[in-house]
Amino acid sequence: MKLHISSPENQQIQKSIQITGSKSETNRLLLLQALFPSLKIENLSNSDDAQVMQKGLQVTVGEVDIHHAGTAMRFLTSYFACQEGKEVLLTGSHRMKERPISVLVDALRSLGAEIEYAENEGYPPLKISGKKISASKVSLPANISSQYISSLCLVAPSLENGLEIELVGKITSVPYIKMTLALLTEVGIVNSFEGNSINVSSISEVKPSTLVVESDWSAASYFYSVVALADLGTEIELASYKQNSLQGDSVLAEIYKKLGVKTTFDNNAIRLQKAQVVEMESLNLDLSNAPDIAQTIAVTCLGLGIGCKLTGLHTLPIKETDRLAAMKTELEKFGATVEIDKESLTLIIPTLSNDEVAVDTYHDHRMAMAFAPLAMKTSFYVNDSGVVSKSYPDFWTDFESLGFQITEA
Ligand SMILES: O=C(O)C1=C[C@@H](OP(=O)(O)O)[C@@H](O)[C@H](O)C1
Ligand SMILES: C=C(OP(=O)(O)O)C(=O)O
Repeated sequence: MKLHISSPENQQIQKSIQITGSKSETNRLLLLQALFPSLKIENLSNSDDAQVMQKGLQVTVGEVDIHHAGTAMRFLTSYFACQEGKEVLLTGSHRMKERPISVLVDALRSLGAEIEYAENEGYPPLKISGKKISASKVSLPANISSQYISSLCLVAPSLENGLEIELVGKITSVPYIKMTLALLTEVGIVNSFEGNSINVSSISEVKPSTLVVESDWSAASYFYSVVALADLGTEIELASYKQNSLQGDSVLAEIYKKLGVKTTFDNNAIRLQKAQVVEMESLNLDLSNAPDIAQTIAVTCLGLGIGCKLTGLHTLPIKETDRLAAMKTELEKFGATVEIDKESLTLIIPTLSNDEVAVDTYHDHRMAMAFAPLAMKTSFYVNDSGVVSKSYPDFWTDFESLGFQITEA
């Protein structure tokens, strides 16, 4: 559906919103629950990605279609490879068939797994015949996607001898690996991560416990952007968040401080306040630890009329779309000048035109949600707005509750 969005009449917003659970934490915990059924999970993400994960885990034989969900694709590859007797064809959307998976398949094959490429070498769909895995040492490149590493860590406790993982090259998206290991620790699985080596011990049962998923910090980024672009006095409260988050995107609090937003932790909520007018000319950030908030930050900078140089973005070309190319095209529709290379995006001239442009979303939830806050400054159209359901199905409802005027176009 194509939407037309324009700013709230009152640009001094006051609102509280309950955000859905983190999709990253949810998909890890769902896998752990499948291995250890005594675990209970609360505040699950209501995203499409969590739903396909949940459904996929129930399949024993046949096709598992995880649509656009990168975590489900990567985590279920290891899960099915280690489940003796299960035989599946693990497939996904057209885009998923372009997202590389050979690093993980090679690692699992070296452990004795039986996985074949059903279409193109190196890419989904995968034909997986589950095997009992006894080998306990594996080595893999760590610079392409941390999801391959998290995937191995998640199944490791169910393997006969646990797993020792050697990471080769520069490790990317590190907080996501740490999140995986922290969740293992929370359920009582012994593990360590030192230098380029991860160790996860085997365990046959875990103590029954209930894990509460923290709300999604990547989803919070869109509200940080709204507050940064709103009038002084704006205040949005988001629940349920913790000061000691497992999510790397909680770095938003620090980053948006530079963009005029003050964060206060209050019980289980964060209060975002527009505290000052930003006067800097350009923002330089390395986002290799928080790639999912790059789009939000670039759009905030455009709205504030400041430049930015965002680096560490080498993983963006293999996400839901080539996010570097997509961002350049869409930011330039608003009159900005943008340069990209293999790992960075530079917003050189942050000019914002008032032409009513239509933002394309490229089957990427974050393209739609990252641009939405720009309506504080200029109204525009968003094509294929339903893409948001990948991580945040209630996004447009929550966004409208802030006073934004949204109509079907
Ligand atoms: O493990 C995870 O939950 C994720 C890891 C990151 O991917 P990469 O490690 O491929 O950068 C991130 O972009 C993705 O949205 C979720
Ligand atoms: C990259 C993302 O997801 P995934 O890789 O799990 O599809 C994302 O949500 O921004």
